[in-house]
Amino acid sequence: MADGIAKRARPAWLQQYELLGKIGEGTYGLVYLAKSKLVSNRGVKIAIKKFKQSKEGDGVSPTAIREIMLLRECMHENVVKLVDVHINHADMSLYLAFEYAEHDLYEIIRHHREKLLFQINPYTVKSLLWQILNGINYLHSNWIIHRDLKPSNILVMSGDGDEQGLVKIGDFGLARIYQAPLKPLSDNGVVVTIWYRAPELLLGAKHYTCAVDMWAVGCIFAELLTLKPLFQGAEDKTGPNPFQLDQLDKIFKVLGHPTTERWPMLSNLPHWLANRQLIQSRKYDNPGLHTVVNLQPKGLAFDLLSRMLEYDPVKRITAAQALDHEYFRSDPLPGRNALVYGQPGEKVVQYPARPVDSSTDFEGSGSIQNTQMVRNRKRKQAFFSPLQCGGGSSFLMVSTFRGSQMSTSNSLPASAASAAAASATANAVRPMHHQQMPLVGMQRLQTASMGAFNVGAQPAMAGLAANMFVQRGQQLQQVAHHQQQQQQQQQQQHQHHQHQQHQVQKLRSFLRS
Ligand SMILES: Nc1ncnc2c1ncn2[C@@H]1O[C@H](COP(=O)(O)OP(=O)(O)OP(=O)(O)O)[C@@H](O)[C@H]1O
Repeated sequence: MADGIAKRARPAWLQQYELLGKIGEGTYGLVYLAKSKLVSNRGVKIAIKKFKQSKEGDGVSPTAIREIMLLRECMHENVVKLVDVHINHADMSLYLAFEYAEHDLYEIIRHHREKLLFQINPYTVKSLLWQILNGINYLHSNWIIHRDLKPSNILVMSGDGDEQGLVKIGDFGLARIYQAPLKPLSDNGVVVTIWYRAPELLLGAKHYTCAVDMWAVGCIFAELLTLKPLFQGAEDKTGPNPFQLDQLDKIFKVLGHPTTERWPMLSNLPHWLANRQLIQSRKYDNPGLHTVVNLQPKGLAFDLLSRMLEYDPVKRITAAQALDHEYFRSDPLPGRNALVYGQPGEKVVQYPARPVDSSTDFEGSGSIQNTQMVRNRKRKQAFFSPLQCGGGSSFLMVSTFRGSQMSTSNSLPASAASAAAASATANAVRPMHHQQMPLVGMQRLQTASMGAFNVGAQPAMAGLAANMFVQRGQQLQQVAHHQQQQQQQQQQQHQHHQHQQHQVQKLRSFLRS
């Protein structure tokens, strides 16, 4: 593999890494395993994600750059660290280097289901869940909705070191890098993971909220308990954004039909309105969630799970509330090493290392038919919207530029939106800070091992950012131009509004007189 890569024209920055092979393929591109050759980090493994060009072939948009700058600020022990970013100017392809995790929940669950043939022990389930929630709570507190939570995005560290058994949420925030904000689902015709998708989205809700992540966490929790996906609907792939009736059917079969008493906003959801009779005509022999997941209906685990799988997103438990749930205060207490309970005589499960395909070169040519490829069906999250997290409102920068189009979120006051759009660097748009999350029964981990990497990455990023903005200067000028036009339009609208108000006033005084 290394030789194969060396023969081809490799970007200069890649020289600092020894490429070991391809480890997977997702919607956005290929993932490679590499080792650092730098003296300071020699041998440290990283995962390099090479992003494909967007469909429009316009490479990396200013929005993507802004988003990446923001992701770079994310620092939390349960969120995978973005250690390096590179743009290949020749084709404007994007490379993101992340800390490497040997396992992910997809593989861990599969290993139990197909090889070990026994359940994941309750301590590990609880510790994994706690850490997932801890990472999600951090993201939500920083106005980031993951939107694509699924077992393959929940990474788990291996090794004998300090980070063994630690959960790292991967792929956060990436869903929107190559997506045009505010583009409705129906427009972009992408294939989306549906097994973990919240019912409000399946029923046509136009906005993502943090609650969609909590639904996905509930599905993952159930899968950790039973070793199989909870709601395994068959995806309808006909046309853009088809109504996923089978997925809903799988949910309703277990949880029963939703009602407007339990979920008042249900009657506003377009697919519910259009298909209510069809949906309600299906009668189920409702087994109840506890039967499906094999939990005591009065137990703490079941209580937490059912709160995550609450139909009404407004009532669904938040990450912060879930972390505070009694389940995490009961035995076995969750720990930072989710894989090793540390009880004397306890058998430690050895999970297999990630398969690495060394026959595929960095351009992705060559053939690979490993498990990763087979399982990585192309999936993509779709649109972008204002955020509402944990009961609080938010103000996320949501402007984008794609070709000659720029849209801004209507969740922002117009002035704030255009100001955000104008700022190409936009580093300070979202507050990004290392938040102290509630500690429930477990020790908080210090972000340690990637420290050296990060220090190295900072100047590189600064240089990169400067370079990228020069490269994309022309587009940014267009953004500014477009923004100016928008401001003019807003001004005109404002004047028109004032004029109308004036006319109304005049009419009122006329009527009074
Ligand atoms: N930092 C990482 N360390 C180790 N493996 C990783 C890392 N990031 C991603 N992977 C693995 O690479 C594979 C592809 O990941 P990727 O995120 O691109 O796709 P996906 O999540 O499976 O699908 P999609 O991107 O379509 O949602 C997955 O098996 C994932 O677990």
